[in-house]
Amino acid sequence: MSQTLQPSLREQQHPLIRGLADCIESTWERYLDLEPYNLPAELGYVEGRLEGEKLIIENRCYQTPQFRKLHLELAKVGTMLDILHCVMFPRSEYDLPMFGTDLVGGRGQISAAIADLSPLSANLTLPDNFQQSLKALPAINFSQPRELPAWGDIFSEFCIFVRPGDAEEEAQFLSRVEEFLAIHCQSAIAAQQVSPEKQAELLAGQKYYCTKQQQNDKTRRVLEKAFGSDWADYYMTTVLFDFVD
Ligand SMILES: C=CC1=C(C)C(=O)N/C1=C\C1=NC(=C\c2[nH]c(/C=C3\NC(=O)C(CC)=C3C)c(C)c2CCC(=O)O)/C(CCC(=O)O)=C1C
Repeated sequence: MSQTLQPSLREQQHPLIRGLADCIESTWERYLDLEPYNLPAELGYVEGRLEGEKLIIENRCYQTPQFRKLHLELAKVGTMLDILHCVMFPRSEYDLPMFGTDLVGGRGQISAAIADLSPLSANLTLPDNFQQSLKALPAINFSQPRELPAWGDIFSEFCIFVRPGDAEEEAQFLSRVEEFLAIHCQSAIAAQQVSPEKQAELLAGQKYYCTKQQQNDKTRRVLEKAFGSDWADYYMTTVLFDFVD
């Protein structure tokens, strides 16, 4: 694991964002055989300006025998916006869901904390082994659950989407994501290859998932303001939510 974020950006991030980035990276290192994934060189560290404030984006990308792309992104706009974005794209030979998480905060308060293992099957149901493991996790009663947008039909019934109310809820969110990641990585390293027909279904599922995520106008708007709509479209369709047709 050679790539490291500039320590400065990570240290300036909200503690939950820093904690989740560390958790994701340590879980990947513990379970997966990481190889670098070559993003275009200039995308490792991107700077823009958003309403007079500097926008910094730092990307880390890997691949493994089970995942075509593991993408962890930290972004920061002055003191206004702290973002963590992470998506794990399975290789379509394996019947694995999409892991995705997004943390958005500003001025010390996380306003959106979401994490999910999202189904890629045609009927949008998770593989049985995932359903069994996820059902065994105790429910958490967050004080401020949030309503998913219309494009959010891609998320599973186990999706957590909240505004954490305090440090305790931030810790509960973090530990639940850690459980999602452990279930996912353990299942991935034990996964068997699927039939060509199933592979085609899972590819179509990734296309559906990515096409829906590209409809997130909250993400698009931040990127458009800082980099213009052409670059925002390029970034959302080739870096954040690319799929092979
Ligand atoms: C796995 C799920 C998932 C993944 C992987 C993902 O990328 N987004 C995901 C979900 C998701 N994000 C949401 C919101 C926001 N996203 C951003 C911005 C960025 N998020 C980024 O990743 C980047 C690139 C670095 C930027 C720039 C902002 C500002 C908000 C508003 C914050 C707020 O409402 O308090 C919402 C609510 C959408 C709604 O209510 O309409 C959902 C559901």
